[in-house]
Amino acid sequence: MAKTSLDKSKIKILLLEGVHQSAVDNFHAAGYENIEHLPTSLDEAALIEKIRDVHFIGIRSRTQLNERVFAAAEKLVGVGCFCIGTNQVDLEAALKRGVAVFNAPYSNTRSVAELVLAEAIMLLRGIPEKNARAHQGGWLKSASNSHEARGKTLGIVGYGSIGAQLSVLAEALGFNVIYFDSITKLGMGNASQVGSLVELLERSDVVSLHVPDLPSTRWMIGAKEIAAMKQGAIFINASRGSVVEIEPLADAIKSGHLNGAAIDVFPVEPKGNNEEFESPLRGLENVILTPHIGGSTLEAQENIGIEVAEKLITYSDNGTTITSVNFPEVALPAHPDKHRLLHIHDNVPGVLSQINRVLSENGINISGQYLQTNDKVGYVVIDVDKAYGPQALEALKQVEHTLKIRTLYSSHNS
Ligand SMILES: NC(=O)C1=CN([C@@H]2O[C@H](COP(=O)(O)OP(=O)(O)OC[C@H]3O[C@@H](n4cnc5c(N)ncnc54)[C@H](O)[C@@H]3O)[C@@H](O)[C@H]2O)C=CC1
Ligand SMILES: O=C(O)CCC(=O)C(=O)O
Repeated sequence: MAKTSLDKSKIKILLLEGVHQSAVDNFHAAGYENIEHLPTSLDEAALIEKIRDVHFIGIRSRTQLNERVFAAAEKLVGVGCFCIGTNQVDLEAALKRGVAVFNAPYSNTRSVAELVLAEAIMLLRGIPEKNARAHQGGWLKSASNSHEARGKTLGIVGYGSIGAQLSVLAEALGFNVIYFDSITKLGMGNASQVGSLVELLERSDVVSLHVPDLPSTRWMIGAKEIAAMKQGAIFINASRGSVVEIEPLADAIKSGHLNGAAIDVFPVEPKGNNEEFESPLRGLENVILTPHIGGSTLEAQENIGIEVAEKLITYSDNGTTITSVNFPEVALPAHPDKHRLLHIHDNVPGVLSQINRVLSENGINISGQYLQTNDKVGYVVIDVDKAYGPQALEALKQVEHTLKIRTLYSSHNS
């Protein structure tokens, strides 16, 4: 029987936050059976307890993978964020332990763009308020504060995958689109880039945020920025709750400076569907509040499940790290007749020569070697004809600056 790196039945996979069944199906199809699939996130204490014997973990935006969690995750090899954002993961803490992190950068972008466009139209027509009144037996038939989207200016902050997709959909509907981004980008269609956030805020009838959570975007919209917006404008945030100060936003809605808002992400979000949602925006008229579901469509979740599971499976089976958000990216060929060593180390001079010395001292002939580094970490993959014996593996572990090693044995050689 061929010897494998680590029997797949021993590789434990923990999937949290109701990651789509398509991920589980993909893992099963690839021979991974030891999967725990939970519908919610776990608090830190429960996560620390559970993660100790986990090799791969899959999360969405809620689960916090911080330094303390990584410190307990002694067997962890890879993290899959079944979403776009990776701000819930301490990427440095993962990197310094040789844990590769992956996400799904595109699979839910269309879902977010569609929701935002729908909200922009609803808010321009004052529908949330009219709908609420009708449910209470009222009848708010009026054209006041009710506008067509055609000819209005949509200002997009962050012109990446979502912002650019929103731009195309919005323009098809008759919006004039302007955008602000920290880097210069070619606009889609007739959309044009503006030079400053303030200019965008001053010119837009609808402002929509699509930036990641970064130090530069933290609380980027506060009282001053809201005051710069047009009287009667609409404000939409489906990016991250850390980007907008909620109190001044609530004040601007109450005072009538803004005509409406749609908010999908909040500075503090409930841990699960059973926890009460608290926000100063609750109860305000013409405000759409959604529970961080911008990317939550069945189509997006199914695609994300497939995409991220495939990345984790490929990394587990073959060592490929293409599209990892924290690791040096290496695309590796199959290794049917070779044994493969994955060596992850601090990116300091001399490690590769130490590894090669160990191999030569143990009579191991290299048939293929792949190396990629980033500013912190080096990732070297070495294929050989002969299985690495325990002595060679121990010597490789002892190489100074080693963070993690894995061996993937050929399925054709013993
Ligand atoms: N509500 C939801 O369910 C979802 C929310 N998101 C959030 O949306 C964010 C954006 O997603 P994508 O468009 O895919 O990201 P992306 O990375 O493709 O685009 C982000 C854009 O923001 C720009 N940017 C970064 N810092 C900036 C700054 N300080 N000022 C102006 N522009 C800046 C970047 O240059 C880039 O063009 C994600 O990071 C995530 O946090 C994503 C998916 C679903
Ligand atoms: O689906 C989720 O849990 C989070 C979606 C999101 O915010 C993201 O993809 O960044």
